Amino acid sequence: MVDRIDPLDITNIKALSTWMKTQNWRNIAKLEPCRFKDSGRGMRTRKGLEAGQLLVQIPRLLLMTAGGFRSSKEWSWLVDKNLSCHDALVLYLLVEKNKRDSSFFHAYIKTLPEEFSMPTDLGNEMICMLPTFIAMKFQDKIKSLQDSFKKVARGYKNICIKELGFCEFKWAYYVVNTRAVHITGSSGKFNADSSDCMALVPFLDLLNHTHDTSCISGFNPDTNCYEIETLSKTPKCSEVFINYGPHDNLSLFVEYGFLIPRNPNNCLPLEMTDFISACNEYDVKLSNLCLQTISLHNLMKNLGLFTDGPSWSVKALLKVLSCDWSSLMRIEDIIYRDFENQGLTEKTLLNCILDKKKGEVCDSLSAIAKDKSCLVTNCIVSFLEECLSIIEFSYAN
Ligand SMILES: C[S@@+](CC[C@H](N)C(=O)[O-])C[C@H]1O[C@@H](n2cnc3c(N)ncnc32)[C@H](O)[C@@H]1O
Repeated sequence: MVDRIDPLDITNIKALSTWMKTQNWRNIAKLEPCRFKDSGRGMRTRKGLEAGQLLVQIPRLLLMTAGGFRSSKEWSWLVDKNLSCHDALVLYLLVEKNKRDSSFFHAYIKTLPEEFSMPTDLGNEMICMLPTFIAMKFQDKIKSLQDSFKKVARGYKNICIKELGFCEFKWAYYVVNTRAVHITGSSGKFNADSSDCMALVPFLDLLNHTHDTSCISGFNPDTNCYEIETLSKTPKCSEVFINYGPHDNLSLFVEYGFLIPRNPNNCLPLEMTDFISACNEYDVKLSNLCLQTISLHNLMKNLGLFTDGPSWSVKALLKVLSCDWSSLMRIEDIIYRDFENQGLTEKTLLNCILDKKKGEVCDSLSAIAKDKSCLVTNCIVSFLEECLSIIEFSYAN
């Protein structure tokens, strides 16, 4: 379903394409921005696309990287400041935006969204209504946003000789977080060698995500361009998607501010503490041998409920927790025992964990349903409903 794109966007995107053409860019896959009912502003193709075809080929000169600071007098000061590549790019974007139409990237900056609806903007009152596994993820992201603000604001004051407002900062942070690509693998620290490792890529960043497609992307030194090749077919006049990675909905929501309905990568994470409290509740004794085995075999990792039921680690951990450690057994005999033939204890422990998670999610749903006032809370409600169906499925599987 396609909608007309607003006139201001059309003007800005025409100006973007004119500017990019001056740097030898060509729209090789005949992509055009459109507004779609489900995914918002994205790209459609005016011709059918085959697997193996290039979607975009963006010349190096058009890539915005913090390496752009290289010719400035602040360069040596910046490389000493122990910034991350992410924060350095946020700072670079703010400095370029501040230059208005004298920035080389002015036409690009005009095409960026003016506002973002992100879960990190939720107040504490709302976060307290959420189940712990969601609240913790939001709080971690809020903390990294605030840490980043302190560092970027220091750099901004030094370069632009004025204070940076938190809202202005958040805009740039969200632009980089939701749109930047990684060019080369690096430690993530900004220094003279890694300054070009993250980039904002004009035009390419108008492509939306779906888990249903695959593509290959990266900088091609032979063409000196950042390229994306699609590995899927797209019919003429349909939306062209790329794949941002195998993200579950909680990660998509926290990092990009959106959800994919019926996302097959969905997962409800579990913690070791969920298992310990279920054991305490049912008086299951945890011997030293049992705890050592869990640690030795890394069974506290990858604990989660997926769309096809509990993860392998959850099943293995339940078996180890509920086996009789007084009679000597080989760990392989315990872990690889068929989960379907589980004993009463495993089933009891799993149901206890699921009941608790279900209770947390249901309490949160009824508290939030009273305040379905904005896009973010609507997304949270959809996400919680998906969590409920994952939990229900796990009871049976
Ligand atoms: C790289 S940008 C893609 C273009 C963006 N939609 C725009 O208007 O500029 C990434 C952002 O697009 C949105 N997005 C991407 N894929 C989406 C999808 N399948 N459904 C809804 N929103 C999506 C999210 O807001 C995400 O943070």
